[in-house]
Amino acid sequence: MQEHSFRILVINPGSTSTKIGVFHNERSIFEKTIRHDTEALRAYKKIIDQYEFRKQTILETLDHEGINISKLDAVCGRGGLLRPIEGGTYAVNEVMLQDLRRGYSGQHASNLGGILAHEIASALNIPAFIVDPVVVDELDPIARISGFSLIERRSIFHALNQKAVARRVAKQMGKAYEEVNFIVAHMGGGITVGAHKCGRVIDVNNGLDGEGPFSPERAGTVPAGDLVSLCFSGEYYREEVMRMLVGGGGLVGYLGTNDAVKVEKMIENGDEKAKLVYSAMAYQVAKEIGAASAVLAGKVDAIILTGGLAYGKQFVKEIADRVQWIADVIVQPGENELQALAEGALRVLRGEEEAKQYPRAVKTTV
Ligand SMILES: Nc1ncnc2c1ncn2[C@@H]1O[C@H](COP(=O)(O)OP(=O)(O)OP(=O)(O)O)[C@@H](O)[C@H]1O
Ligand SMILES: CCCC(=O)O
Repeated sequence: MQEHSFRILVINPGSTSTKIGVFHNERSIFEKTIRHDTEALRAYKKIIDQYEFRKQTILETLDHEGINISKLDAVCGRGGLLRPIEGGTYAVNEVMLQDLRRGYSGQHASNLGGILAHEIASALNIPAFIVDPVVVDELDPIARISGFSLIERRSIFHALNQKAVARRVAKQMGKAYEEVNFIVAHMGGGITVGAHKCGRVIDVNNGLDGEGPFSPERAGTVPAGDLVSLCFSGEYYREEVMRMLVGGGGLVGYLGTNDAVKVEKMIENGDEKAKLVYSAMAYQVAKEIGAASAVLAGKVDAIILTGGLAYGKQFVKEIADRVQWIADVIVQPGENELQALAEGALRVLRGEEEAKQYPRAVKTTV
């Protein structure tokens, strides 16, 4: 019997670009990164106000490429800063749209993903989904305790890529994602290290503005007392401190660039400070992986390194040298988020999974 085939439009909005793809089942038949002029985006006060502009740009691009959208079976967008939810594929519904519009857990370009998917899909009378948004929260209760009773640890991470890569590696090992324990380090503009236990990310650093290794542009964990003193020194506004931690932290703060390729060039040219800082970033990732191995009680089937920084051979070597005693290190550079969105939608269209209904919130209060 011939297998039913599905055509899916996937949308991944970033701060300065919108990545789109059209998939025929698992096969990508068209992918494009639409770059948005910073001036054009600046005209909108809030990220959410950009949705009509981005929608028109997507539709014009598809039209220009000769892609007939009436043949689509579903539209799937990257989900945003919603309420904390468990991983999976979610049908876009009214409550989700409201939360995305008001930015329930903050403003992030991915908030546009579900809205754009809904806008395009509803005009075609087909379903709209989001998959594994950054707020996927499967933390064990013990991982929520920060040590300061007024602040709870939160799960904000590269859930889409981490889970997709973990599923892929599990498959290569002949196992289901739900049968293995992995440590996945996504190393991009932000860095998140997740402890994946039998299909659930039971501990992970909040890589957006919380904690963990420093990254190309984020500070990660900083000494708490010194940070409090700096905040109350009278020298900085709140926004300035936030900008120094997120966007202006990490490599940007020390070396003035978020581009690891440039940093590697600086090191090649004998820059000792660049060498120390770049090695420190690898050191902090390795330390976080070590912590995740303790979370998994040493039962680790593999350590997976992914994201743009995983292309850096020396960087990867420095991490691997410190952690390969724990488990095999598997390097999967870059990210495959469009493919992951398509696969998430396919699992539902094929009836392998049921679309989850939002909010299926997790209990977070201690
Ligand atoms: N060949 C390479 N060697 C070393 N570093 C690289 C290479 N290619 C890209 N990078 C670095 O990877 C980082 C960006 O990674 P990536 O593209 O995954 O981030 P992003 O998508 O912008 O952010 P995020 O992954 O946090 O969502 C940059 O510092 C970039 O310089
Ligand atoms: C950590 C959440 C994803 C991002 O880097 O924006």
